Amino acid sequence: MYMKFLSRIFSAMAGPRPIVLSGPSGAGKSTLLKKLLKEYDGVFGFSISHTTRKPRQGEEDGKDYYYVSRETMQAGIANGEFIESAEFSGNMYGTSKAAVQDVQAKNLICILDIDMQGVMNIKKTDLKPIYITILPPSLEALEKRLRDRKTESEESLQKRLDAARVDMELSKQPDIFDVSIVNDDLENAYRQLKDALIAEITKVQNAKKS
Ligand SMILES: Nc1ncnc2c1ncn2[C@@H]1O[C@H](COP(=O)(O)OP(=O)(O)OP(=O)(O)O)[C@@H](O)[C@H]1O
Ligand SMILES: Nc1nc2c(ncn2[C@@H]2O[C@H](COP(=O)(O)O)[C@@H](O)[C@H]2O)c(=O)[nH]1
Repeated sequence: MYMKFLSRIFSAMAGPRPIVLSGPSGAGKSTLLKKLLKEYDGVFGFSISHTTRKPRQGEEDGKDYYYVSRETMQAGIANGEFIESAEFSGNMYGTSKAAVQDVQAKNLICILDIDMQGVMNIKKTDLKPIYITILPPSLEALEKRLRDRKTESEESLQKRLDAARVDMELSKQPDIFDVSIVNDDLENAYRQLKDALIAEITKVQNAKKS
């Protein structure tokens, strides 16, 4: 009883658990994330990654990503500034220690939107997040979403689809993700995402009240 009480106190002091959101490019991670950040203002904080890819129309430096050169990114990695990094579809991506600390310092739930290589690398750290994968209903639906998004060259699109095939196979392993959500109907997928996060959301909301 007393131990249970102590463990509750320690887990509250440790702050909310971070969330890793992964899944094939085009599955709908950003779409779901935007809904979550909008509905739960002041509860979640997005871990802003670094990337060497060029900004898409409407994306902002310091909001969607920190857009950097390959040289800057490599120097940062060599300097130990990143908790994980990966090469994806011809570009580098990485989560800096500062990106996660910025969110955690505000006692918010830190959300990392990262690829499968990132997931495997985060598993070697002491971050201990909840791992969630967002999957498309099929590869065909994924390809249509990526084509309709009109953000990728044919080369980048094919690389993303190749990575998606591997990710979708790996995601079937029972020990990688805590929660697996098929984003077919958006509202249904969003409901499942909220259900998976409700314990952490409540923790932050209660901490704000006290
Ligand atoms: N349930 C859905 N049904 C139909 N289209 C969807 C659904 N969810 C998202 N989309 C659309 O699919 C496209 C890809 O979604 P989104 O950009 O959120 O994917 P992502 O997983 O974040 O991709 P990336 O990893 O490349 O950033 C977008 O144009 C989005 O509007
Ligand atoms: N390992 C990491 N993967 C990341 C990071 N930031 C984003 N990503 C993943 O890259 C792909 C492509 O993203 P896009 O914005 O170019 O479409 C996607 O799967 C993201 O989840 C990161 O810091 N580390």
